Amino acid sequence: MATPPAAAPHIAIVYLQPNEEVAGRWTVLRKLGEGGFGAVYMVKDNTTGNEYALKSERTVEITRVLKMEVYVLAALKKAKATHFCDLIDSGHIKDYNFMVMSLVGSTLHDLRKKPLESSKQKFSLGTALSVGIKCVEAIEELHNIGFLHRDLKPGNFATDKKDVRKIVMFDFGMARRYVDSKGGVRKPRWAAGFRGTLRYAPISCHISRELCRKDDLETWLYQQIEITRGLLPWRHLEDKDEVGRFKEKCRAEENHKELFAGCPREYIDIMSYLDTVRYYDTPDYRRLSEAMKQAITAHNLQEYPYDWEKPEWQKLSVLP
Ligand SMILES: Nc1ncnc2c1ncn2[C@@H]1O[C@H](COP(=O)(O)OP(=O)(O)OP(=O)(O)O)[C@@H](O)[C@H]1O
Repeated sequence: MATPPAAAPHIAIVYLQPNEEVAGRWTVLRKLGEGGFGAVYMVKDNTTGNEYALKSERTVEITRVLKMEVYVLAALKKAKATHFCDLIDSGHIKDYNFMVMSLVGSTLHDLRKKPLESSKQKFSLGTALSVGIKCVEAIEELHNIGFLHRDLKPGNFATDKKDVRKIVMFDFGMARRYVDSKGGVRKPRWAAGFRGTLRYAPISCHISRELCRKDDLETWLYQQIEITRGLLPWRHLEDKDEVGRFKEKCRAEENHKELFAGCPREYIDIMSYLDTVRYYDTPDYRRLSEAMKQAITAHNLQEYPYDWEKPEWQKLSVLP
């Protein structure tokens, strides 16, 4: 399901076979997925029998995405962040680098495809709002360790394998440090290439502007609208400029309906607020969560159980 990021270079995937042993500790069980930057396998710890995910990348790749991912996950672990995979091991073997992390369950992308109302591809409002709050918490935790994600999308958030109410952010292949060694915000570059996924990219990305913390939140809002109403109005467009213009157009009050139909009015407030946040500003994450909680109360909604915990939904779905 992984959508290759728009700017992904061609990568030679590391192919590992079932039963192959890695670093004397891990046995490959099966491939879990393949993305723009490498392959991910389910592996077993030879000593404990516990299962994990192993991500691999050839050492010849000039992009060296895995090193960044290991760094980010290690920093998150040190900060005791709660919405991420646990980094278990990392290393280098033969001609590839690898890292081992805890397993995630289904992604929001996959879960959205299996709703109760199967033609609508959306979550119930209570689930959508509650999940949205957890995604904001994850974004804040990542920003707190000095990194932007820059490729948030429903395919990069998942439930925890063991706790279906826990939301985990993963895939830091596009992450970028936005703070300097003294803890200040780095100066923006004059121009930055397109990063991320067209559908969810913030407007700054369309105009080659350096991304900042607010941009991860703008992306989150597009994702939030999609899981709430089942679609984004520019979903069929493929031209970068056309999608950028569409996103701009939806800022005007007379076009709000096109983007926000079926969403709580708090989403419009959130967009208006985010549009005021500048490059160096620390966004008010709490304001977003409070607005979402306000929507839960105003609509008299229950957060739990999540849609995927409901018996009717489980009958429909094939969870991994
Ligand atoms: N911790 C994990 N547990 C289970 N599956 C995982 C885990 N990490 C990644 N995967 C699977 O591997 C796929 C690719 O992983 P990931 O998105 O991290 O790689 P990528 O090469 O950066 O992909 P993309 O091109 O989507 O950015 C995911 O879509 C998911 O199916």
